[in-house]
Order: sequence, then C-alpha cells, then structure tokens
Amino acid sequence: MTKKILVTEDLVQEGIDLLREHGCTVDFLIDPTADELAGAIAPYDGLIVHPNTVVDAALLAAAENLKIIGRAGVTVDNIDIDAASERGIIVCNAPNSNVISAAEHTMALLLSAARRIPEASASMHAGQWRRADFMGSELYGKTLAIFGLGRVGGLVAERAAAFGMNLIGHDPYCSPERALHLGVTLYDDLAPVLAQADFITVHLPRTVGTRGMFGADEFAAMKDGVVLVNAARGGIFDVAALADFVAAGKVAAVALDSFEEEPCTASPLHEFPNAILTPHLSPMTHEAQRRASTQIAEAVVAGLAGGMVATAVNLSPLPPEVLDAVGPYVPACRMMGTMVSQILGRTPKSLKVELAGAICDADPAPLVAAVLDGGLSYRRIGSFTAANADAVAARHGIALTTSAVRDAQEYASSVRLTADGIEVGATLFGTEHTPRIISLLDYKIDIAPARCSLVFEYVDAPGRIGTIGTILGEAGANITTMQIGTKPEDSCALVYMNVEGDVDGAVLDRLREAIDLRNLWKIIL
Ligand SMILES: NC(=O)C1=CN([C@@H]2O[C@H](COP(=O)(O)OP(=O)(O)OC[C@H]3O[C@@H](n4cnc5c(N)ncnc54)[C@H](O)[C@@H]3O)[C@@H](O)[C@H]2O)C=CC1
Ligand SMILES: O=C(O)CCC(=O)C(=O)O
Repeated sequence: MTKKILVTEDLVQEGIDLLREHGCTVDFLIDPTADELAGAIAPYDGLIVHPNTVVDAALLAAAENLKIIGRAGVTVDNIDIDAASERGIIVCNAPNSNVISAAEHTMALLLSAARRIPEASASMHAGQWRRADFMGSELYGKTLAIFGLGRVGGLVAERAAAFGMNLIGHDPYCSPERALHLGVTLYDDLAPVLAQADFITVHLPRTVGTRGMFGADEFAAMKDGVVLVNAARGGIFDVAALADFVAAGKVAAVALDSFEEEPCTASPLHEFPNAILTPHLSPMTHEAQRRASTQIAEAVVAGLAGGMVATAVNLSPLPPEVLDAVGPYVPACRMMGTMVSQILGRTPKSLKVELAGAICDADPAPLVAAVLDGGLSYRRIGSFTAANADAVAARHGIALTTSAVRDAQEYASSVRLTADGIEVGATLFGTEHTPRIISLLDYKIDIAPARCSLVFEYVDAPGRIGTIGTILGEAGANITTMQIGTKPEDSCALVYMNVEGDVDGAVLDRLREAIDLRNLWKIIL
C-alpha cells in the first residue's frame, strides 16, 4: 500500500525523488503552526521535520497512523522522543549529513572573528577604505578550547590543528585515546580551560547540563580578548550576560550561528559590530542538504518497510523474536547503566553484559545499547540503538563484551552488568516486568529501585540502620523500602534504601560522619 509522507521543510529534490521511487506520496506543509500540523497529520505514515517544527505529545496524539519521524539533520531536540517511543513511532536522523559543513562554518566564524572580516566588508560597502581599524590576529600558535569532542568537535580539532593552534578541551565522555588522536589536551574542570583559551568553540548538545553552561562567572574567568564561537545550539552561552562582557571589551569578538529562539531577529548582541551573527548557516551547503535529504529518505523508506533503521535514535525495528526475548529487559538494562555510571562517577571504560537463563540465546545487542544509553545519560534516551552501540562505544573508548550462561541461579532469567569492576544484576518481576536488582557489588539483594536510592556499604554492626534512619528522619527523608545484603566471606553489609524527600550533600556528609562507611552513593534513576 502507498505510504503517505508529510514534509515540513524544504527537502532537497533527491530525497523526495527517492521517497517517490519507493512508492510514497509526498506532501509539503512548510513551517506550519502547531494547529495546522495537528489538523493535517492524521493520515500520514511518515513525517520529515525541520528543527523548528515542534513534535510534542499533543501532536503525536493526533498522529493516528504515524510510524516514523525523520530529521534531515543531526539534532532531534525538537521531538519528544519519549512520547514517540511510547506510541511505537521510530525517530531517526541523518547524523553525519551536515557535520563537515558545521565544522567548516565554525572555522569560517573563527577566521572571520580573528580577521574582523564582516566589519571590514561592511566598511567597504559603505564606501570606506580603513585598514588600521581592522587589525586582526592569527590563529597560528593560539590556544583553541573545544567543548564537546564528538563528531563536529573532532572535525574542528583536525582543522584547527592544520592552522597550528594548540588544542585544549573539555568533554567528560571523550576517551583519552580519542583526545590523544585529535591532539587535544583534555581537562576535567572548566577553570583551567577558560583560563588558557584565546578562542573557545562549543560543540555540545543542548541539555539541562549545557543550557547556560557559560554565564557571567565563566566569561569573567576567561582571558581578556577571548573570542567565542557557538555553531552548535543556542542557549549554551547566556547571551544577556555575554553582551556585558562584549560591551566591556573583555570578549574581543563573538560569533553565533545558533540561537535559543529561531528565527532570531533581535538579541542583546545585535548592537555590537564585533558580534558576528549568522542565521543557522552551518548546515546550509549544497552537499550537506543533499546528504541530509537522501539519508533521511533512505531511513524513512527502510522504517516504513519494517527494516532496520541504522540512524534510529529510539526504537529500531527489531525482528519480533528478538523483541519478544529481550525487549522487556531494555528498561532494566538502561537502569543498570545509569546505576553503574553514578557509582563510578564517570563513564566506564569496560562493560560486560551477561545474559543468564531463558534469555541466554537471545541477541544481546539491544541490551548493550540500553546499558550504554543509561550509562551515558547526558544524551537523550535512545541515542544508542542496537545498530550503532558498538561504534559509539568505541568512539567513547568503552570496551564492550557480552556473554551468556544457561544457569540463572534461582531466577528464570537475569542480566548481569560489570562496569570497571562494579557489578549489578537484575531480573524482571511479575506480569508488569518490573525491574528488580538482585545483586549489587556481588551482594545478594532483591529490591525494585525507586527514583532516589541510597546505597551504603559498611562493616556490619548493631545499631547502624537505626542511626541512618534517625539522620534521614531529621532531614525529612522517608525510607520507603530497604534491603540488606551480606556476603558470607565478608564482614561488610550493603544496604539498598529507597528514599523520598530531600537527601542533599549535607545529609550525606552527616551519614558519613556518623558511620564508618566503606561507601555511600546516592542514585537517581
Ligand atoms: N548548526 C548545525 O548545523 C549543526 C549543529 N549541530 C549541533 O552541534 C552539537 C554537536 O553535534 P555532534 O558533534 O554531532 O554531537 P555528538 O553527540 O557527536 O557530540 C557531542 C559531544 O558533546 C559531549 N558532551 C555532552 N555533554 C557535555 C558537557 N556537559 N560538557 C562537555 N562535553 C559534553 C559528548 O560527550 C559528545 O562527545 C549538537 O548540539 C548538535 O545539535 C550538529 C550538526 C549541525
Ligand atoms: O538543517 C537544519 O536546518 C539544522 C541543522 C542542525 O542544526 C542540526 O542538524 O543539528
């Protein structure tokens, strides 16, 4: 049967031709309002959207036939991926389509700012010939700080290295091997990076952690005369605060290609000649647009045919037998990934996933993807799929292994994850498939974790639980469930406590003072 695709952006013709060659009908509704789109969406099987098209839960509720949403570019932060997943709708993108163009535009902005090209060009257009006013600086020998060393950040590093720049950076998820390969000296903290950089460029996703990551305190900590570039996502620099530093001359130039609200026609930076502003031009090359169009058309065609969508950011259609076997374990594996990364306090270097019991013959790939998804939780849910998990793990320097054993001890089936020596095991309980933790750090326990939990490990002695209960009670935190695990060969106990209420750093410090703890972790799921 013919599939109906709705497109809300100016997709290059090649992609449209490809969709039609595969029997799809293609309709356009460019830049629709939310009401227009909600009114039109019901009959469509596929939707290809512009980053400014908001695809939220309300729209998806009206999308009765929708099976796949495509983004002809990298970022999918305009799409409610969780709501799409709940409705079984695949969300996919074209992740490599425009990254070269984005990296080249970043270089163009760096050079334009360093050599004051927009100001000089504007003066020529005004009939002037002023050379001394536009004294610039070389990139050669200067220090460039790159925040985010993923696809675009890595390409910028390679290009800046060719200009003879010293490269420093910050990316808590970048492996030392990748940084070494790119010639970037990585720092865990922002302070030394801000203090050294002559030029700063950000290639970060816009997340709760990166929105407003650079505000007045960070600008004040930068070198006098620093140049700032953002061709990633608006909102990472606090533009209102930045304007004060541009006005004061602390920031010599700023170049922005992405804005919090787009289209953007006014901002606190518009008044400054040394603020270079481009209207999200990074992906606007013939090459990037052609790649984006054809890559997204291929993904949509594959998804609608029930095939593997290699660039799916949430569900990748798995064969029904794989889905039946491992699908219910996906939330448990995501939860285990989140737990171990919080216990380690960093990205693990090695992950071993062991399937036991009835699932031992199943394909572990979707579960490995779920573990990574939880473990690298700066990303939106679903960045890892069975198709891309190995490649992305390799880029983050994570060694993956899987194994299977037929004996799941007293459970029908279970999954065990070991990350840099931290072990956690889980099984599913009841018809709702509720994930339960059945072991942690090799202590045997059995608990369904809540959103906030405390995990204590200490030398077992009478009265400890009472002390913990008193301190938490005084802080207004309520213990809702608790499990104590012991190891026959060890004098220590592990207590897994689900808590409600405010357990802040001060409460954790009080607990550490009151009890001689081997370990205490707060885990937020
Ligand atoms: N303007 C444009 O046309 C384009 C913009 N983009 C944007 O550029 C950004 C980067 O894109 P890609 O390189 O494709 O993404 P990516 O996912 O390959 O890389 C992002 C990197 O940021 C790092 N990161 C995440 N949180 C961090 C934090 N708090 N501090 C430091 N590093 C952190 C990650 O570890 C990762 O290495 C994204 O925001 C994307 O939306 C990407 C392509 C085109
Ligand atoms: O294609 C576009 O207009 C936006 C591209 C972009 O920002 C992205 O792919 O993340």
